[in-house]
Parts: sequence; C-alpha cells; structure tokens
Amino acid sequence: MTTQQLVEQIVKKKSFLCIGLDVDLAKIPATFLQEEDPIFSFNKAIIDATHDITVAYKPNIAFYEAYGLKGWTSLKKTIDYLNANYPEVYTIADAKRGDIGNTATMYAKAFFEDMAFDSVTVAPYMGKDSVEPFLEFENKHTILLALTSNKGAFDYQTQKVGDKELYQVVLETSKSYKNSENLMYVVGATKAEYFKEIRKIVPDSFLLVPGVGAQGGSLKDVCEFGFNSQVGLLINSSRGIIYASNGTDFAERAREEALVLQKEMEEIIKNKL
Ligand SMILES: O=C(O)c1cc(=O)[nH]c(=O)n1[C@@H]1O[C@H](COP(=O)(O)O)[C@@H](O)[C@H]1O
Repeated sequence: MTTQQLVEQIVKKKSFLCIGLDVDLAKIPATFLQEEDPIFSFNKAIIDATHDITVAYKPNIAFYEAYGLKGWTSLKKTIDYLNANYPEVYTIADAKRGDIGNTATMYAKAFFEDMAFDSVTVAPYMGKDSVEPFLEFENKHTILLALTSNKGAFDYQTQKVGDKELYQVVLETSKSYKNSENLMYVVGATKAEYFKEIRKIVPDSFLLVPGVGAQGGSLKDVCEFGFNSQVGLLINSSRGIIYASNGTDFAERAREEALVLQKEMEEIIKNKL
C-alpha cells in the first residue's frame, strides 16, 4: 500500500487507529479453545467487528511464534483473511527484525512476499545495511524503532551521542538511507513530550505510536505535536481493545473501546486538518 492510499483511508474513516492483534490464549473467551484454530477465529471476530473504524491491524509476531507451527498458521490465515476481505486496511507485522544484509533480505521476503504485509517493524541497532534491504520493496514500509514506549527506552535511546540523543541520530541518519521515503518510525505514546523534537527531524513521516490504552499514553498529548498535514500518525492499542471483555460480548466490547478512540480521532481531525 502507498502512503497516499493510507492517508485516503484515514480521511475516509476519520480514524488513525491501529488495533494490535496480540492474541494470548489465556485471555480470549474460553469457548474459542474448543475450535480448531482459536487464534484465527478470535482475530476474525475482532476484525469483522472493527474494520470500518480502524485503518490498520498490527499482529505482534511473538504472540504467534509462541505457539510454534500452529501460531504461524494462525498468522498466515489472519493476513490472508485481511488481504482478501478488507484490502483497504493497512497491515503491520510487528516483528522488530534487524540483521546483516543478506539475512535482512530474507526477513523482508518473509513478511512482504510470503505473508504479504504492508509493513514490518525493524530495530535500527545494526545500522544502514541491516535496514536498506527492507526499503527496496515497492509500496511497502519499514517502521524503524526510534523512541520506544517502555522504561528501558532511557537505557540507550536517550543517551547522548555527541550533542544529540541516540534516537535523534537514528531519525536523522535514516533519512539518508536509499529509498528512505519508505520509512516510518515507532515512537511510544508514553513519550508525548518528545514529539515536538521528533517532528523537527521528521516532519512528514508517519509515526506508529503504541502505548495508548494498557500502557497509559494519551492520544490528545501525542496529537498536540505529533499530528501533521497528512495526519502522520497511526495510534496502536492492543490489550485495551481486544481484551475489553472475555465474555460472549468480547467483539462488541472491543468495538466499543475502538469507537471511543475513533470518536476522539474524528474530533482531532476535524480541528487540525
Ligand atoms: O513496535 C511496537 O509496536 C511497540 C513499540 C514500543 O515502543 N512499544 C510497544 O508497546 N510496542 C508494541 O505495541 C503493542 C502494545 O500493546 P498494548 O500495550 O497492549 O496496547 C505491543 O505489541 C508491543 O510489542
């Protein structure tokens, strides 16, 4: 999907919500456990209940890898279901990959070709030649970790490198990568006070912003400086939406939680675009 198609979908749905499909068998309604593929059935129900108010879904690969071959099958069925039934929706493989060039190419093929995701999250630690293989794929985005939502972000990402902080170096340096127009960045919603600085370095890039909901980040605070002329934000919530209830009403409750965020986004778009 192109960035322009993503923006068109945001404007049409009045939403820049991304729902995280981080499926934990211990948290989904027990009735699913009788099914042949509980993870896929759960995802399908969540997707069918929310696709018109969200612009993206982000399965975190760990929640699938944890269940071995069965988990990979559930992931493949989920991405195939999305691409077949809701092709307008943007998909993110949250895999946080990063390795030497020839290995990076194989990771890129796994998520862009075999799985046909629109984007994949990548860790910048190994540098330019570990990221550029992902950027070669046309109409696919590489979402580079810049400033993450967790406490450990302060261990390295805000350390000084010369007169800059490391996350600033990551943002600035990555702009010189080949095909850098295919980059987006992860910035945690829990770090709202950094968005002003971040927008000075990457004014036009899309930012994937996890940390709203279960981690306590504020949508309003993120939008104050994170919002740009194309919206430029994908706000992710996983547990806060998909585990709103573990009863028979789980899908309706997930939709209700998603709607609360979407309505807030509609208001922000109306005031800022
Ligand atoms: O790359 C991510 O998506 C990510 C980066 C980050 O800094 N913080 C973060 O929470 N995430 C992911 O975003 C999701 C957040 O989930 P909830 O806290 O349940 O909404 C999880 O899949 C995390 O792995």
